[in-house]
Amino acid sequence: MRVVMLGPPGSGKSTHARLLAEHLTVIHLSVGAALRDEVAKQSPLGERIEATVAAGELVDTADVLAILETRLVGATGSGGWVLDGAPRTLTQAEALDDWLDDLEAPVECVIALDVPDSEVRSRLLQRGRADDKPDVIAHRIQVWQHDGGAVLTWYETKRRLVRVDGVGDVADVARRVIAAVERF
Ligand SMILES: Nc1ncnc2c1ncn2[C@@H]1O[C@H](COP(=O)(O)OP(=O)(O)O)[C@@H](O)[C@H]1O
Repeated sequence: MRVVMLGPPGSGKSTHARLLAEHLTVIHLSVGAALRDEVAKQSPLGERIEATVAAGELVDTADVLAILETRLVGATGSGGWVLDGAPRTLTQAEALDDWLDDLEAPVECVIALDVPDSEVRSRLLQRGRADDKPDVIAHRIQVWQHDGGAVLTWYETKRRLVRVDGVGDVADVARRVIAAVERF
């Protein structure tokens, strides 16, 4: 099974991608975590993207695809994946789909977690990651509002999108996500 988890920052994408991957016994791939690992390692890519990630700006699509390449190919060969953090723009969605079509491993299902802005803002402030500062949070939400809609429409048109209410206990939302994937 190959699933993409979408939603605004703070909607619980990584948490629910991890839980869904455990349920499906497939690999969880988090683009944000992979980018932060590169920054922590101070790799050439990490050094290049550090300021971008800290400011809540989008990293170049080429860098995102480069970071995903070996991971996605490996996970596809081992039975599937749940991906969170990408695609974030229509350009990324088109590039990712082209690339997965070449691997004959297209995205099968896309979960969009619906969480209102006021709720994601307060969750991120509580989480307190390095990029969870009020101005950076506001910017990340704006970036999602600007680019996220086109990604949702892209998958809606392809009839792969399922919307899930992301408000509530983690266990309740996880059950909704699993039910949505199983119904799909
Ligand atoms: N697909 C992507 N394209 C470009 N930049 C990305 C992508 N995924 C993550 N990033 C970078 O990593 C940061 C953190 O992403 P993530 O861990 O998914 O958290 P959140 O969804 O809360 O913003 C983003 O603000 C951005 O700088």
